[in-house]
Amino acid sequence: MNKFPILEIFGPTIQGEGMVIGQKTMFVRTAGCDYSCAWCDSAFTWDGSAKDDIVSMTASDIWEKLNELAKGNFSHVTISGGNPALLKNLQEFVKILNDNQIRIALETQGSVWQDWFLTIDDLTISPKPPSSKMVTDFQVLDKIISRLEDGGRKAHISLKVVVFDNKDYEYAKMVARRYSNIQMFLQVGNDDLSTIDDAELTYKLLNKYEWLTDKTMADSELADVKVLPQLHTLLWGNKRGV
Ligand SMILES: C[S@@+](CC[C@H](N)C(=O)[O-])C[C@H]1O[C@@H](n2cnc3c(N)ncnc32)[C@H](O)[C@@H]1O
Ligand SMILES: Nc1nc2[nH]cc(C(=O)O)c2c(=O)[nH]1
Ligand code: SF4
Ligand SMILES: [Mg+2]
Repeated sequence: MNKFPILEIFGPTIQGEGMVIGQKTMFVRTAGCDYSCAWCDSAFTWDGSAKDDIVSMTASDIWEKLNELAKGNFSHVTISGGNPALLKNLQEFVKILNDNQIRIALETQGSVWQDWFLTIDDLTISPKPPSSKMVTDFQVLDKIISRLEDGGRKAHISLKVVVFDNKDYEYAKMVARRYSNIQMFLQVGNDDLSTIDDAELTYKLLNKYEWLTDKTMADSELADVKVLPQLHTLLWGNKRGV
């Protein structure tokens, strides 16, 4: 059986972002990413700082661990990273969840395709705006979106762009125009990843949420979009494993 590099398995918690925000879910976080976003809130998955915490697990090891944590108390699992789409054979884990009637969400940036995307219930693709210092390969992203559309998955996918500043906002608009028939989310960026002052962080993030909301509501070119904060950050700050 194939083994996967796993950094965290936790939950139940709420899905704090995007298309299934508020959903009770378990999290499986894989190690490794093909990007290195300037503001990545999960940089420990790829910057080497948590390399000793990476555990090599088979699909059934992961399933066992989820049940050890919360057997009977979950119906939804979110796979995030890092970039889980780097793992071709993750299909094996997806199949176990499918076979056990567990719904699956996936967080990925849209840089790599996998055939198992076609069986994900809530697939979030999060292309990266200029503040990340990453450059989107739109040829790759076009292909991923059209494969999902051709596979009849439109109701199961969404785009989510993190916005830190006006340039990111313009990028988000360009993405919304390019993929105008896909559900679109704008997400508040967290630029203070090290503070342990949760009250101050919440205050700052709510102010940014207000800025982003005001801007979007006044903009007729973004007539159909959802604007959200990271709910888990409002509740628990920068804490890991929640
Ligand atoms: C840590 S990433 C892992 C999945 C995948 N690599 C991706 O970026 O989509 C999960 C989500 O967190 C978002 N994210 C990362 N750092 C963030 C930050 N500082 N503020 C807000 N959202 C952030 C990403 O854009 C992505 O939508
Ligand atoms: N509660 C909670 N919701 C989340 N939504 C996306 C997350 C991620 O890191 O991918 C995340 C996370 O780390 N925690
Ligand atoms: S793509 Fe996702 S995990 Fe990778 S560096 Fe960017 S935010 Fe972090
Ligand atoms: Mg996170």
